[in-house]
Amino acid sequence: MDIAFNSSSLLRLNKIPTALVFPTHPRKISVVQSKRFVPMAALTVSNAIGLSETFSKLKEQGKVAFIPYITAGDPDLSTTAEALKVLSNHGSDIIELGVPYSDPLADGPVIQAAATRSLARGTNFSAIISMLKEVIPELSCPIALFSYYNPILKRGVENFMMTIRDAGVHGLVVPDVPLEETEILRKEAVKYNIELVLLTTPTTPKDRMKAIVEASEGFVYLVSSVGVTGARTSVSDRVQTLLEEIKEATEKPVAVGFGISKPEHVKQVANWGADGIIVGSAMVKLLGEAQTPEEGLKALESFTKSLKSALS
Ligand SMILES: O=P(O)(O)OC[C@@H](O)[C@@H](O)c1c[nH]c2ccccc12
Repeated sequence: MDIAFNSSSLLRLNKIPTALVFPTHPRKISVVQSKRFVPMAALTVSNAIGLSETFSKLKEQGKVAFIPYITAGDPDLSTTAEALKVLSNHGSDIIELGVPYSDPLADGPVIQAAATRSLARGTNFSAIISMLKEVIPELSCPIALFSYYNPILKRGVENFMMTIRDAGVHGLVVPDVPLEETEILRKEAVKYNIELVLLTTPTTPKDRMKAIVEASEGFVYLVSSVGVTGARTSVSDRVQTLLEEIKEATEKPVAVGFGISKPEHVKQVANWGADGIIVGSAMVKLLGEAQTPEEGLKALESFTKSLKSALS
């Protein structure tokens, strides 16, 4: 049995030698060294820091976070594992990994099609978790899992949080839960050291936006435009005003997503003062449209490099 903790939860438990808490290399660790532990097979440790810590570090360096999104299991889970490594190795600061769902109401055609392909291949939550347990020790950036609420409810909120925490996941984005109903999610997320990211949109009234940013953990997700996910020709310049309004209300980092698909967009949104840039559909399309997984991974690598260099 594999058990995974991120470093901070290990610290909280305070039962593991420091050398194991701050590993220099990704690895599986046998727990038999620790007398206080009943010997278990292996402990998977994430080398990455959490979402808010990632933003603080970048802020000190005057940098904007690059946050790609991909759908798990498209074209298959072993390609997803490789894609996570490619994204991590080429400068991603956080990776948003989507759990495919049959009724993805906030997604446009590209991500919907990816979810459909993934589910048709038989991707399920347990397989995603097993894949993550293998790959997270090899990543240098944190994973924020993206899931609609239904798959979480199906598992039970607490069980879901415990499972993703054990796999080394640091954050969670749930797009379809209104603020009033996030209470249970937030409570369990805190318990398991998962940063629950909340979203605000151009149509969110100001008071509500304030309540959302207050409750959001890790960062605030500013949805750049109304509608569904998907590449757009330009990013609405309303984003600049929205960023200003959010920044008046909070010190928390703000990342912008929806429709960002080109180096010019990335530059533009960074110049407007965003702390992070999220790119989904454009990434998903490269993996989904490639003739082979290898080609998809190559395309993902060069696209990541081009977006990343727009931020430097
Ligand atoms: O695909 P886009 O337009 O680049 O948007 C980001 C995005 O994919 C990711 O954050 C996301 C995927 N599905 C969502 C549903 C709602 C909000 C956000 C998302």
